[in-house]
Amino acid sequence: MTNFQRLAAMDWRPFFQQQLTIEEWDQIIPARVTEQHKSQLTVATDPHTFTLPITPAMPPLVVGDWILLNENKQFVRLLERYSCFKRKSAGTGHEWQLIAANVDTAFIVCSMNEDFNPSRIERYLALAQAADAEPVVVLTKADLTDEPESWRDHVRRIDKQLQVVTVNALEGSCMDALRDWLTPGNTVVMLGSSGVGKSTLTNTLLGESRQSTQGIREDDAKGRHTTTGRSLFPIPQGGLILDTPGMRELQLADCHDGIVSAFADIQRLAEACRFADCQHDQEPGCAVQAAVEQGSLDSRRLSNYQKLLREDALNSASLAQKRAKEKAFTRFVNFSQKESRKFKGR
Ligand SMILES: Nc1nc2c(ncn2[C@@H]2O[C@H](COP(=O)(O)OP(=O)(O)OP(=O)(O)O)[C@@H](O)[C@H]2O)c(=O)[nH]1
Ligand SMILES: [Zn+2]
Repeated sequence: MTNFQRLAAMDWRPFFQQQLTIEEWDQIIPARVTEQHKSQLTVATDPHTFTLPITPAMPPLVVGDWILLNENKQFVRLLERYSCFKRKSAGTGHEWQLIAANVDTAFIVCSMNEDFNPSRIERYLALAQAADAEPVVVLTKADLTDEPESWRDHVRRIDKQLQVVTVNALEGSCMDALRDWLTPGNTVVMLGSSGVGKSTLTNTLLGESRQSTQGIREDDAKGRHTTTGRSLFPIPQGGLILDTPGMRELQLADCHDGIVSAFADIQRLAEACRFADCQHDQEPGCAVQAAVEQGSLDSRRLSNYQKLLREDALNSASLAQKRAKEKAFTRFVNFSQKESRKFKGR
């Protein structure tokens, strides 16, 4: 029988335990997905880690998921997630791509150099809010700047309440700066563009080189996207960290509420607009535009908010259309099968 207490180190919690039926309590093996490959997953159970082939009967799974296996280590079912990061697939695909599941904290990693981009941070913030994860902005490459405080100010200009930490990802001292979130039973996902130092930070926190970094993999011609897969690692002093490859294109979809939460200041201002459906463009009596004119709201921030809302609406509509088409197709297949059975039975 599974030792549920030992599973707590992998962030097993009452939320999952409550989903088990009485029969499952004795018979099943709970497992957490820790790595994802094309045709197989790596899963961690009490006490072993092993690979599990992906079969067509499985729903789409992602690193961080909790699944149930039978005594033959075969997939039985996926447990409900308490949080899920997803994006619209890159390119023209009308598909979801799952990024991570059952995550408590999102480290939004950016480097303190010319790659720093407040609009990109806002995009990740909307994603974290949509997934109900606590966002923390982690500014890397502190050793390469004389003015870490001014970079912090750049982040505070986005939102005064944001938690910001500056680190040198190459040094063990970053562990102290991030200690509040590296606690037993807390799962942290690293988000950020390629080259900002996610894998370097992961390796430093693990105390060993588990993820290849751009510095190490010099054969990577373009020096981009060094991290090829997603992996969940337990941190020696508690907590788990999930490294993700840098996302060149992070398209939001079904994130409306996340965007609204990430731009709560604009939402508050909008309450004073003359029209309830004000788009904050040219309308008379717009309190948001008034704030831009007074200098209390950055016009970049307003444009980004409007851009993300437009993008989200467009992507959500195209994904909804695809879902509706798939549903209609399934109905058609079911109907045809039923008719053919009727015909054969005659
Ligand atoms: N000096 C300094 N270099 C850093 C720091 N963090 C990362 N680097 C370097 O920046 C380069 C890119 O770091 P990675 O950890 O590979 O970046 P990544 O975000 O994981 O990139 P992808 O895997 O492509 O998503 C490497 O050469 C690191 O050594 C830091 O805090 N200080
Ligand atoms: Zn307005």
